[in-house]
Amino acid sequence: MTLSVPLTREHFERLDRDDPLSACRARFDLPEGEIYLDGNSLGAMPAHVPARIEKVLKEEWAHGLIRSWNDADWYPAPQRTGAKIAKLIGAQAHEVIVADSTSINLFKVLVAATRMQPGRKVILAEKGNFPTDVYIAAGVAELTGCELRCVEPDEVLDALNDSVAILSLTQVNFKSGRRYDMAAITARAHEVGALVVWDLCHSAGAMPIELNGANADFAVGCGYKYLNGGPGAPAFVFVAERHIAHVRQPLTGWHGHAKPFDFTHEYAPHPTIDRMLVGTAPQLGVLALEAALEVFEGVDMQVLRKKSVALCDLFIQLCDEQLLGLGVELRTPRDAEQRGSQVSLAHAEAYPVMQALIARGVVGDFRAPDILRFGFTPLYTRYVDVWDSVEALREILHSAEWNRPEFIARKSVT
Ligand SMILES: Cc1ncc(COP(=O)(O)O)c(C=O)c1O
Ligand SMILES: Nc1c(O)cccc1C(=O)C[C@H](N)C(=O)O
Repeated sequence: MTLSVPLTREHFERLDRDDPLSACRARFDLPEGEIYLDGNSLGAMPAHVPARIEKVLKEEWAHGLIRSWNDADWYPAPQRTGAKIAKLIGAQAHEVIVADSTSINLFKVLVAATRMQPGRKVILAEKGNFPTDVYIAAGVAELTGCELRCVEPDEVLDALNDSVAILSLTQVNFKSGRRYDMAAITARAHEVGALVVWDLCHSAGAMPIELNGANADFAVGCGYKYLNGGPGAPAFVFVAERHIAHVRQPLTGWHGHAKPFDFTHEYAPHPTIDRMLVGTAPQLGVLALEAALEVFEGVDMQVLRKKSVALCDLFIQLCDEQLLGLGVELRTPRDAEQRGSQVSLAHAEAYPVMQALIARGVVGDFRAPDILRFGFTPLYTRYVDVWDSVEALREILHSAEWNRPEFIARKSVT
């Protein structure tokens, strides 16, 4: 019989010394003395972004003025940035473009996909998804005369049949961290003639994704989580090459027009992925996101995933060892194949516990009603952060440090 040896902090220090990604942390401007485990809600700031944005503001905007749309290459930034994201999600450069928010892109692709499925009247979606996905699908169903059918994640495969026009899923669930098998589900959906829309908000930049490898139809995702584009960064949209010419998205703004600067009266969609655009891009946001993506240069996404799995596995192992009998329950799958890059724990007093953790400089987040959520971002999370955060959590639970009025009063909105 082999006995597992309890882990020590030295073990984690050694892992950091041997970590092939350890140098990437210096690419970010992170507060000293804090452990940031919330990059799945708002990614950390890449250190070089302020200088880029300062140049955009002080040179390109202030002095280049209107000329900068051309001279500073502002105009093609959504396509350029989309091409950079394409590399991270297993797509071709011309299949991805940056535009709008995830919610709006979801609306555009859901309507477009529904229009490609005449005669089918069901939008199949999942219970427990991030609310905007369900709200938008409900809005699209109402608008297109479809029925929105929401099933439990385990029931998705069984619910697929030849009445389903669209299957709309989020690859990694925001609360549980549970991950779907994109290739298997897409294949099954295609067998019954359904199209699939994947929301990659909690997976893009956190793991290798193979959209074309999975034969995916459409995908959307946000720029401000693992892509580190900053608060409210613009989102991205993917349309498989085979669908681009057939996509009729409903928000027919001038930037999606074949010839926007001809200023014609009739709308004609652009022949390329540009047809997914609506109006003028939020240029500062696009340029910040484009710059932020440089932190992925030279990063092998398989190596990144290996570290993500190790961080999550170790966090779970430490929770098992250190938090026994302290009222904590694991809500993320133990099997790495079935999860993203986060670990969620349930605790009856999750809100004040998270406030107490944040007061100690361990920043994760709370998700109602009882989830403590910890996001692991392999480019800047260190192995010792795993040790130190579980240690802080153990002390807080053991001493009931969370049971103070300042932690119990609900103040934050996030
Ligand atoms: C799965 C998922 N979809 C969409 C969003 C957000 O969309 P938006 O950027 O439009 O607010 C989030 C998080 O905010 C999310 O977790
Ligand atoms: N988009 C957010 C926002 O505007 C404010 C606060 C948080 C967010 C988030 O991204 C939440 C996130 N999608 C989540 O998984 O909970």
